[in-house]
Amino acid sequence: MPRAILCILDSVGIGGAPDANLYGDVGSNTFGHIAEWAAAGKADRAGLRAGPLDVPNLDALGIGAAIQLSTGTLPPGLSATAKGGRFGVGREVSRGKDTPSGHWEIAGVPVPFDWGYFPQTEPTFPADLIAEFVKRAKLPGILGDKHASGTDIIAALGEESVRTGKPICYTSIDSVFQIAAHESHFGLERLYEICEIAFELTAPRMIGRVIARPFIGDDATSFKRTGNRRDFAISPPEPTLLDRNQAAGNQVYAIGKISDIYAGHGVTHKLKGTGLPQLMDNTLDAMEMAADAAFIMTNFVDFDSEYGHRRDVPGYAAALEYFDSRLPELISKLRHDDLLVLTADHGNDPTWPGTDHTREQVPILIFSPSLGAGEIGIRPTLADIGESIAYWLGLAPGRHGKSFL
Ligand SMILES: O=P(O)(O)O[C@H]1O[C@H](CO)[C@@H](O)[C@H]1O
Ligand SMILES: [Mn+2]
Ligand SMILES: [Mn+2]
Repeated sequence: MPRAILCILDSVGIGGAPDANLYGDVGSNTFGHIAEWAAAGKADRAGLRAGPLDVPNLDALGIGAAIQLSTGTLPPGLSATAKGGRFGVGREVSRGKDTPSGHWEIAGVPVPFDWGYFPQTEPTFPADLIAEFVKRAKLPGILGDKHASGTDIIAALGEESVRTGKPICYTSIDSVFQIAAHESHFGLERLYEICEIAFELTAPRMIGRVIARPFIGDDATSFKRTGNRRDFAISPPEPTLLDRNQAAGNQVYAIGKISDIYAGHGVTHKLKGTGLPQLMDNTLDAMEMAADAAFIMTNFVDFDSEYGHRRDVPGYAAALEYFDSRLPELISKLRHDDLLVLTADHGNDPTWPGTDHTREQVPILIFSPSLGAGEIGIRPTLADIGESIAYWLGLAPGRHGKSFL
């Protein structure tokens, strides 16, 4: 009986979205630009990495071919053909270039509505929302109240937050309300508690997520975010592939942020995990445990949170190389009729201005010991990924997308 393993390389876009002009992202290309910068010696960092991007396993699965299909240009050092698997390009129809939009669409449910966003003003949050939040959460007030990068704002306001007991609330161009507070001074459970309250207040405004951003450290120079981030997300508007596989009586393993992104719906087994090594280890463990017809889905968040938003090209390159180095283990664990799919939820080009996501197409790399090589073209919706996995697992077709298998 077949199983399916879906790895979301969070933010690993490959350029070429036809609607990128609506987002100011024409020409962005996360993977392609990292490969270009690395080939030009601009992604070197002492003690971390140097030289051209070294990703032979992703290359064999067709990452170069997918980028060429997406943008018309083959980045330096990559191959124009896939050696092992099927490759293609995914184009998002949902209008948000955020994590839930990408993930829900990948799991067969494009987002039919517009998310709520906070304006690029200071303060950014409506006064009535903050007044209600402060009252219900019994807070002395809040800090921040603007668009910001999460690491910068902790450095700027973390000490004041510790001193006053006021959490740092901020947002980005995504539909998010983020709350940073010190894990021991403010307290982790207390942070989760106020996030629940914030979620109740922001969900009716169609804000996709409230995110708890706990940090530790003694002062501005040493503050560091921890792995205890938690996302409180709106539920998908229809049953996703996760729900459909669960309803068929099959296992659904959610690894990393996956359970949070689907608000826990359709998950039978949850494995958290911090950092690429642990997320990969948990994926391999799930493959050991998973029964026939299981669906295993992992979100590799670090590409996005540690390197994309931080505009850290060497860091992003090293992370891709690390992921690539673990791919042979993943592939060697595949049973004859297991399906492996690698894709992404949006872009986050570390060479691009700003610190936000970029509107890009995403790679679709497919491998199974029982499938030959080939091309699946440019798919008009990411829902084709979910429909293909549904087909592979023997589920009835869903309402969106078409299987490429
Ligand atoms: O700068 P940090 O806190 O990492 O925030 C980033 O993380 C959020 C969720 O992915 C995005 O909306 C982006 O703003
Ligand atoms: Mn994402
Ligand atoms: Mn992000």
